[in-house]
Amino acid sequence: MAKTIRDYDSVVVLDFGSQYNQLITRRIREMGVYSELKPHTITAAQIKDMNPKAIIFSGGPNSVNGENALDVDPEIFKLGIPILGICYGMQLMAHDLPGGETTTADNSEYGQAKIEITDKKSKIFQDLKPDQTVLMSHGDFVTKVPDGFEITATSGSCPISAMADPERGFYAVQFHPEVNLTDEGREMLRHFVFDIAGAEANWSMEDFINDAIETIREKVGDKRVLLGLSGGVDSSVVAVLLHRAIGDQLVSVFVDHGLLRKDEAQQVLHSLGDDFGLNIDFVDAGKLFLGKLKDVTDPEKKRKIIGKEFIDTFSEEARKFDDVDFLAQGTLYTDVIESGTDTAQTIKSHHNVGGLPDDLQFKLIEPLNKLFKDEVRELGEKLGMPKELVWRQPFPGPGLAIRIIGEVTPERLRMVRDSDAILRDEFAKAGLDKTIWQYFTALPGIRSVGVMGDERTYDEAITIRAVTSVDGMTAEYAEVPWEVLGKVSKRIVDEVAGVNRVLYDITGKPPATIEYE
Ligand SMILES: Nc1ncnc2c1ncn2[C@@H]1O[C@H](COP(=O)(O)OP(=O)(O)OP(=O)(O)O)[C@@H](O)[C@H]1O
Ligand SMILES: O=c1[nH]c(=O)c2[nH+]cn([C@@H]3O[C@H](COP(=O)(O)O)[C@@H](O)[C@H]3O)c2[nH]1
Ligand SMILES: NC(=O)CC[C@H](N)C(=O)O
Ligand SMILES: [Mg+2]
Repeated sequence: MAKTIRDYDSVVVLDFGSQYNQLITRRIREMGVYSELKPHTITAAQIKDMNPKAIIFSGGPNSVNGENALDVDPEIFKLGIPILGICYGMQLMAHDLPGGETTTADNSEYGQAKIEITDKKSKIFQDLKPDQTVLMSHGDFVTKVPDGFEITATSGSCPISAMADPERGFYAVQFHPEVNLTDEGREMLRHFVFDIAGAEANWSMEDFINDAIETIREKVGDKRVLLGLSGGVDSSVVAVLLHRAIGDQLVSVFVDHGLLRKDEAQQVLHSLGDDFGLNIDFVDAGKLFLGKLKDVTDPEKKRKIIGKEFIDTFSEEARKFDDVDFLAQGTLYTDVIESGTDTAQTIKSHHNVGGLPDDLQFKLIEPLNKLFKDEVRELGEKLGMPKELVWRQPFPGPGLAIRIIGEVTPERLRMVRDSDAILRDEFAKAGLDKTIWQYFTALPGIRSVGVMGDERTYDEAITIRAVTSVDGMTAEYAEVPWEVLGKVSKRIVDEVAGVNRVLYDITGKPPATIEYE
């Protein structure tokens, strides 16, 4: 039997819709303590049944005083289990517990801020610096602590920056300890999990592998599983997991949708097929996808069309067998949260999540859908996969289509594809492929005037995008030496017909996203 949350010391995180909520669970898993995200509608009885050591309330976009406030079962406060409220979670504690109050202030506070720890003996802050730099991101404030609570940290703009009632094991912080922008946030979470909740670190990535394999076996039985295999990190890791779990019942399908990078199809078939020994079913569907994308310019429409075409292609392949009940994908948590959930807004519909048709014929197997990219890489290494594969830069399922603003035409595809090949070549020569997380070119759809060989041109621009990141949730633009950028720019204009200008994109995520659509 696959193990469950009950078999480990665990922390249950309740989801109030923050983009960072799963980041809280992974910070805790990093400490060797199992953690899962659960809907805020979970009942106290259900939580009791999971027997967690602690509960965390996440942040969220709503106001506890607003019409769309998200609530919790009040019985949760009576379980005798320590609770940490973060941002919305703290405001909710003040709102729900007697004596407390949360108010909407005149000014919101977004960004890093300095706070002062006023209760240095508070277990959550023990041994930490008295002045902390933290990430604040809120419009509501706790204005009265509930009965039994003390203020434990303060700042000019947020007098109740943290509060605690150690007797009941209730702790709350207005800032976000889970993000890297809070200097000693990890330490605070460690104190909560180990010193306050008394958890033991008895979970590891090996447990994840064993549990995933067991779960897959139990779910699949003797049926076949069709895996969408792209040659990327995520689906390759899923391929190895599935192969370990069900051997030959795995059917791997690689779709060339005509939106791949230069030479990508051959490289994938070679590295995963010939070198890695996977049996790959190759489908050349370029004409079909490009036909459906004709005249389409809206980013979300493009994504939905591509998502549906992928599924249609998989269904067609499944017909070659009579017992394919399952579709496996390398979906990560990032894909899930950005596609929107009951509580989180849709930023973009990832083809493999928000792009799926409503009447999907397959049951899904997505063993990585709670993990972040860097965790998947760790998993790939634990599974003994080659470093070149595990550390490949991500490439989105909708491919070059979401790097072309406006219509996808063969001509415009050629421009992004050829310029991207030049960029990759020059970055590799300069050794930047080892340090930059993801880089590519895009066609922003701007035409501008140029002069080439004394002739006026009115051609397309290409932008270069290069970012550093850990998990794709946030990113910073990479500082690429001018010399390399200059070389790339010159080669693109010289070698890619129809392009007369090259731009370098210097925005982070947020406020931009990594891809263009
Ligand atoms: N060309 C393709 N053929 C078949 N399946 C695909 C293809 N592109 C994407 N998929 C499916 O969609 C999933 C999500 O794509 P995504 O790009 O996020 O993951 P990946 O390609 O496996 O890894 P990476 O993020 O490293 O590119 C993949 O894991 C895979 O299951
Ligand atoms: O499989 C995918 N299907 C998609 O629809 C998709 N959109 C973005 N990405 C990749 O996800 C990471 C975050 O991208 P964004 O900052 O653009 O949202 C980046 O690494 C992107 O390349 C996708 N991957
Ligand atoms: N990040 C948060 O959890 C914000 C909570 C609440 N929506 C506020 O603005 O104060
Ligand atoms: Mg990919």
